[in-house]
Amino acid sequence: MRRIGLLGGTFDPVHIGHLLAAQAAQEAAKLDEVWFVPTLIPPHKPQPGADSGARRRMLEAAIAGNPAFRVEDIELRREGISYTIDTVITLQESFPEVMFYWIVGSDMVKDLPNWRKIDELAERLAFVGLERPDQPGDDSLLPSFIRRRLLRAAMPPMGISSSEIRRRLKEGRSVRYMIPDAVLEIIRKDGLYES
Ligand SMILES: Nc1ncnc2c1ncn2[C@@H]1O[C@H](COP(=O)(O)OP(=O)(O)OP(=O)(O)O)[C@@H](O)[C@H]1O
Ligand SMILES: O=C(O)c1ccc[n+]([C@@H]2O[C@H](COP(=O)([O-])O)[C@@H](O)[C@H]2O)c1
Repeated sequence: MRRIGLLGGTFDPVHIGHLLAAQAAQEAAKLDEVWFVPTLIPPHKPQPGADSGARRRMLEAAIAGNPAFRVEDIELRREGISYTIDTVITLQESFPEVMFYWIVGSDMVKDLPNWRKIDELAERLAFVGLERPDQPGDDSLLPSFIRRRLLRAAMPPMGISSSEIRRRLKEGRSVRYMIPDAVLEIIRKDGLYES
């Protein structure tokens, strides 16, 4: 069975923390591929600043050249709030021969119990939770039905986020080395995140 990791996010814009997270999860969970799944409307955070088309193009540019990475735009094509359970149900119908894993950032693992239909989601797939070696997550606080389905992947801490990048761009500061050059080119060309 093919093993595929799904990294969901707003990617507004994609940065090297996302790429390293995908790489770390791929290695730890022995994934054949990682699919990046941009949200249309994220369930638990404000609406993205850049439109769907721009976020998808930035993702495509960021992963170009890595045959194990691809963009899955299923949530951009679906109306309404991008709940993970709806995405997973549809993908499992379309790809019955695939074993899916949902990749979550270290800051997100503790929020899993609040996700929509988390019990059904945990029956359908396992999670790969990224973990900072200097701050191991306390999994004992998680309900056992999630703990049983949680694989951990070590990743060096990367103090970088899309909001920090948006802030820097607005202030006219450099984001060089925080995002791939090809992503910066799109941001400049489209005039994204300007003040
Ligand atoms: N620096 C990072 N290291 C590891 N994982 C990350 C990092 N930044 C984001 N992630 C994870 O990637 C996924 C998608 O993140 P998202 O697109 O929301 O980016 P973000 O940088 O957290 O955005 P924002 O700053 O706008 O909240 C989430 O699971 C998130 O936890
Ligand atoms: O389905 C949910 O209830 C749910 C709640 C919070 C987050 N998620 C998903 O987790 C991914 C990362 O979320 P975020 O808020 O860090 O962009 C993204 O794909 C979200 O749709 C999903």
